[in-house]
Amino acid sequence: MATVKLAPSILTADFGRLADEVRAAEAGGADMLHLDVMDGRFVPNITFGALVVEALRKVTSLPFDIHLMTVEPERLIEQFADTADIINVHIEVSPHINRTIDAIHRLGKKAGVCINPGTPVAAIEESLPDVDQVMVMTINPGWGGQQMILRQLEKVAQIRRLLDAGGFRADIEIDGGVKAHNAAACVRAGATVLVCGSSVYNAEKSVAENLAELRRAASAG
Ligand SMILES: O=C(CO)[C@H](O)[C@H](O)COP(=O)(O)O
Repeated sequence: MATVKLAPSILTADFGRLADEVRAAEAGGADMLHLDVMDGRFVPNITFGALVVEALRKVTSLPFDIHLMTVEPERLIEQFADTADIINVHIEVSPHINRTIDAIHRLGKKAGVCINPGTPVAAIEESLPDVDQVMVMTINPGWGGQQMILRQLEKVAQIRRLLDAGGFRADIEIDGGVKAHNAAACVRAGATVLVCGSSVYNAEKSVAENLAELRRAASAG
């Protein structure tokens, strides 16, 4: 089995020291950085946009996994053309998902489709041959630090079966409530990328210690 990738989400980092927090993730062995762009409409919260992502691009060489939690995400993707490695858009706000995936690919970026807890797998089934990543939200998006909705792991397993049956190679990324105690279950369900916010950025241990603990836990899956 391929090694699972850890993607710290800076949503729960100290926004006053973002550059240091990002460097800590890189030094601590993160595989990529997860960046949550929220617009206050698709989700209640507002975070940051392309300008902040551009500033962070200068402080790390980690791949950037951009999670657009915005309405009309297709209007924003070009703004991340110089910074993103993967651009993820939500199916719930993408009526023309094939066109959006094509537009992301035309920028030379990997494309991901995200699915909320209340959305059935059928909504993304047609996109599975085209995407590089499927992001399964295991919380209702908007804030870090929420508890994982464990039932969503059944959805992960269902998507894994569909990908394997079709011979499609997309990663499955789990976003929301990933902790050391549930990381192995995420991997067993079929995840290949784990977003980790409050399990990495918290006051209890260093970013490096938290990443090492998550890595050990995930490899038991
Ligand atoms: O998309 C998100 C919230 O909408 C975040 O990426 C996610 O919540 C990470 O934080 P945590 O690991 O603490 O749940």
